[in-house]
Amino acid sequence: MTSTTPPLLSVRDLTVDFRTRHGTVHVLENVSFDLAPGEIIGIVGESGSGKSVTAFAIMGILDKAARILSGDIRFENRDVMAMSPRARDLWRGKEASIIFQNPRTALNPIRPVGDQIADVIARHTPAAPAEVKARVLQAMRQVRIPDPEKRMSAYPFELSGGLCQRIGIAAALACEPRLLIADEPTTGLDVTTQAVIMDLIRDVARAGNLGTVLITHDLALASEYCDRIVVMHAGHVVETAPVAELFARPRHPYTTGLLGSVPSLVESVHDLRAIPGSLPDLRRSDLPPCRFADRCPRHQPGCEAPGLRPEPAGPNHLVACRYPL
Ligand SMILES: Nc1ncnc2c1ncn2[C@@H]1O[C@H](COP(=O)(O)OP(=O)(O)OP(=O)(O)O)[C@@H](O)[C@H]1O
Repeated sequence: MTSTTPPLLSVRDLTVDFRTRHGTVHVLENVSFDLAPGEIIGIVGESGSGKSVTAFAIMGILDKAARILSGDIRFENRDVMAMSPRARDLWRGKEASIIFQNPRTALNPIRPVGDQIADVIARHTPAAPAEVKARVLQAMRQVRIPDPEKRMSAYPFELSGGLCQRIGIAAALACEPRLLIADEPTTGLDVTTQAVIMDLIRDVARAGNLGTVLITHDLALASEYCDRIVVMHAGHVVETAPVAELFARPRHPYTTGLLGSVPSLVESVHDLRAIPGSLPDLRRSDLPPCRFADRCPRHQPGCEAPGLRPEPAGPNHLVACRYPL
């Protein structure tokens, strides 16, 4: 879509809803983006904008209530959604991995952490126990876990949140995937540990030429660690651009709203502005074509979401707005 390198991952027109007791929730509509090999992109947006659902749809781990109504997900030009459940299961972990938010709950509380990494390795490559152990230790060293021989027999409750997240990253990287999705990987960690974990993810992604999707509501964090940003609002991708371009020339009114609401990105606290209103109720059957319309300072009668269009200002800059800035 935006790059001359063939994409590692390509998501096109992904539309997902959930059937609930309270009606159908129209969560994603025509979500599209690409990820190049070795590229780190950030998917940002408010809570409820559909970031995690996008990640789970790619990985094939959506809740049973979800229905993929349309869309195409390709990994190295292979149709991921057409894979058999068994093939998809093998793809997950070996070629594509996910790191979940809240590391402690993502791990099995009653199994030593080394065994949990070993399980991932053994699921994908039959190997003698001694070889599996050597690979577990190597994975733990890769994520800089001190004294891995001792720590591999620890249970999650015996480790700090930061160490638990390193175990989650080690398990995700154990089979050397080419795609890594990190879903709010620093939730619940203190600020210093957050930075250490983010540095680690960036370092392993760069060293392994991993295509990486960082899911976060934190635009400042995304700007520090990502090459490109995909901005989501209420299940739509509203803008995508390389970080410097997005910050220098945001075009969608929602992106400018986000940029103006982050304390570290504005010049003084007096410039801080909350985005008015809230996300629309995604159960509405009459959702407007532009789901930002009710909150948008530039909204005009007859204003419709035109879908993502290239911006003349930058070749990799796409925006879905009839009246961009
Ligand atoms: N199992 C489910 N059943 C019904 N609705 C769901 C389900 N899972 C997610 N949703 C809805 O999908 C929408 C998007 O959720 P999602 O978790 O992807 O948001 P998000 O952008 O990742 O937010 P957060 O940062 O809070 O995780 C929300 O409105 C949420 O309520």
